[in-house]
Amino acid sequence: MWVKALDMVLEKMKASGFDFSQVLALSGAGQAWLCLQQQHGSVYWKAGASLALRDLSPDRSLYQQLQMCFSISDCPVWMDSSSTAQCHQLEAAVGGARVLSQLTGSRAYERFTGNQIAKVYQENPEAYSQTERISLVSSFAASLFLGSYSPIDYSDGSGMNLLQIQDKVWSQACLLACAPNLEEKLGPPVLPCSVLGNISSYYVQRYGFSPECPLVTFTGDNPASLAGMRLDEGDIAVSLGTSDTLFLWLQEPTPALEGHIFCNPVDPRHYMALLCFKNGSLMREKIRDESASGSWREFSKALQSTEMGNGGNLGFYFDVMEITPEMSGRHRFNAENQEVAAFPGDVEIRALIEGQFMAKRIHAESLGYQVMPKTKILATGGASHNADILQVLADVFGASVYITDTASSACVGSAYRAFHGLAGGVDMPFSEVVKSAPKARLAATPNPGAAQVYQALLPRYAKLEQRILSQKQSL
Ligand SMILES: Nc1ncnc2c1ncn2[C@@H]1O[C@H](COP(=O)(O)OP(=O)(O)O)[C@@H](O)[C@H]1O
Ligand SMILES: O=C(CO)[C@@H](O)[C@H](O)COP(=O)(O)O
Repeated sequence: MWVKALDMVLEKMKASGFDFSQVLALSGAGQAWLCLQQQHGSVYWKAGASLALRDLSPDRSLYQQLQMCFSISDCPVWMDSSSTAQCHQLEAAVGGARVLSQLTGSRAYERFTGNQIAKVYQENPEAYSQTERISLVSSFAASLFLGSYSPIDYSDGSGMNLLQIQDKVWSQACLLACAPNLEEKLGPPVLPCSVLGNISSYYVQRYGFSPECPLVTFTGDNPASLAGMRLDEGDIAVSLGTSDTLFLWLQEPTPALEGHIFCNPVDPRHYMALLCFKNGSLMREKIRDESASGSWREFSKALQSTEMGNGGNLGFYFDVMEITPEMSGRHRFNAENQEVAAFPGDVEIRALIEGQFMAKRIHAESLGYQVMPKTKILATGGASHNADILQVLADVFGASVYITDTASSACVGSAYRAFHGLAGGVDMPFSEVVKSAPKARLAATPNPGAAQVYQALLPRYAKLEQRILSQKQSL
């Protein structure tokens, strides 16, 4: 599906008259042609696939030539949470969750690729042994353009529970705990702004790319978004896509039992922190369909017609098992902290959006993050088109929200990273590369009185979250 989608996008661009010879350099974010921007997903290349990649004939589509090249046809993606047993095994093998987090930046998470690979190996050892190379979605996409296997970059590689984030090498203990001969199937990891080589002659002959067009390492959607949003210290980026993610630029790694530390995608000396909330846009869409007749306009009207603080009503909406924190189901509480079965439609909508943003603030603060007077929130992703959602974000955080002209920060970040690679990579500071890029635009400022309302609500939300979690544990 992914290979065919790339064929389709390139064919459409060609049909529209796009001049491929003008492309100076190419990078990407495990994404682009399918709205499939993600981290953690893995692709399994069958023995012999490297030859098919190398010898692509420009007369035929990629799909025609590559469809037999994979040992696993349904690739695990980030939404998979079925590898709990492998997570326990990995933590036990390295000496516990805290040790794993110190080493790789995260305790074991089901979607992290090492645990997914371990599951593939345990459940389908034959397919695993037929695999000559395992790519992340990002390095897979780069491989298609390169005509040979692309290495995994440090930043996307940090989402695997396999990379030692300080030393930037695969952890032998983690590799061993996941599957045999894994190091040779992954290849050595590389700097995020490395030039991998020039584009494969397939694209030169079939689409008219320049034979000198270099490929700069692809990375995950969140690292690419960090590049696209050009964060300053103290700023926080909130991506409101399929998942909601929150990320910060860090000078020093501070791994904990919640959240993730990744190698920074544009500065090899630094890091980024990331929190991922699985119940993002899909949950908002469900509540929109149930309580706002499927219309974002009606959804916005409900936010406009309800007060900040929602009359004390609070809600937790996790139709799929949440990642931060591990919790599922819908839980609604009235102003007296009594659990109730339902809310009127407009109260439901505000409870969802306030709850989602309170969770983000509480979990970011538990990682040591503090809202400061100069804090900017940079919003991106599909829901950042919605001004009323951004207003609630500004109110809950007590900080101004900014957006860039495009909500597709992962795509823009990939273009900046391509330019960074072209301009010399680590020898040139990333801030130089983006210095003439357009500034972010102010989209929402906190309403008067917001700070008092949410100072009271945030501790209530945190206590109710704890209550639900302890009820779950006692079951
Ligand atoms: N006006 C809107 N209000 C709220 N959400 C929106 C609006 N427009 C689009 N979205 C949401 O944006 C989501 C897609 O976000 P996007 O960042 O493109 O996804 P991904 O994270 O998969 O790349 C859709 O699922 C949709 O629910
Ligand atoms: O798992 C994570 C981050 O750790 C997700 O953020 C994925 O990277 C995909 O996100 P969407 O772009 O589909 O929301």
